[in-house]
Amino acid sequence: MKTNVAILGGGNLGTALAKGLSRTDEASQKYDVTVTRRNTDLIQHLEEDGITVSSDNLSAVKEAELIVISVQPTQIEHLIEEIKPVLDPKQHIIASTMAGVSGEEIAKLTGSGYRILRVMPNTAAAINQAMTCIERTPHKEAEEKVIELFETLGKTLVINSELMEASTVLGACGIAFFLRYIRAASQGGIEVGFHAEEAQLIASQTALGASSLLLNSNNHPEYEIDKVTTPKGCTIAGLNEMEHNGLSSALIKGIKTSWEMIEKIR
Ligand SMILES: NC(=O)C1=CN([C@@H]2O[C@H](COP(=O)(O)OP(=O)(O)OC[C@H]3O[C@@H](n4cnc5c(N)ncnc54)[C@H](OP(=O)(O)O)[C@@H]3O)[C@@H](O)[C@H]2O)C=CC1
Ligand SMILES: O=C(O)[C@@H]1CCC=N1
Repeated sequence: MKTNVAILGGGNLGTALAKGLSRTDEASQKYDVTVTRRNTDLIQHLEEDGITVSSDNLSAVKEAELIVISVQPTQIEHLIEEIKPVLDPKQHIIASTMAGVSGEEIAKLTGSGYRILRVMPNTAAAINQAMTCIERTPHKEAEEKVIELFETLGKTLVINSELMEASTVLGACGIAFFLRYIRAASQGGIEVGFHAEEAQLIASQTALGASSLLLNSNNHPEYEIDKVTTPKGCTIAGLNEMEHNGLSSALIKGIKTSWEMIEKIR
């Protein structure tokens, strides 16, 4: 029998999760997915992929075992107030994607006794290449079910609660950070002779190659960098120029600033 999943908040992330859940046989054989938002016109296209689209949170929740909350942090109070009459601690496992909102804060709104887990996926869920960090909880059976769901969308890692903000920055915001690198690399590529689409293809495939080298070997990045930097060659010249201009420092500072911002989100 399939597990009913309700994704409440079909915005950028909610849509990415739904798309990923409809893309593979593994996921679509395991899960029946409903996505809700108030303005359903914008996500009606998901119905073509076998996803149920609705503005009716109450019905979606009544049918579901797994509830994935994907509204903005400022929208949670209103949402919980609406679904509270049909929330049932025995039936529901709640997985929240909200940045900077703790399980305790959600429990204050739902009332006690619920199995609430924070999860931090990213938009690569749309193509089943997400990195999802999942909060370690005492609710082991619920944790297993949430891991199983997000494993169909990419890789998962169970982490302690206090690292959820760090995972938000590194994994979820990280998609935007790496994309900005690819855009900048493409712009550099155009300066040295490529058309924009050629430059983007080369930069994107090279980024995929670089990360795959690490994922396939567990090698340190610097070990793989050393294989590229021919003595007196052009790689080390370019790399050192980037560092003179603060590449690593800019990335580290950006990640720290993003992390410091999380507590101010609500
Ligand atoms: N974007 C990302 O890459 C990531 C986001 N997150 C977290 O996920 C959450 C969503 O982010 P994101 O997708 O970017 O934000 P969006 O604003 O794109 O999505 C939020 C969605 O929630 C819907 N919504 C608001 N209120 C309700 C309601 N009462 N019932 C049903 N739907 C509702 C809105 O649609 P409508 O107005 O039509 O109802 C909107 O589409 C945030 O908490 C964020 O911190 C986490 C990891 C990555
Ligand atoms: O920018 C944000 O606040 C959300 C959380 C992680 C990605 N997007």
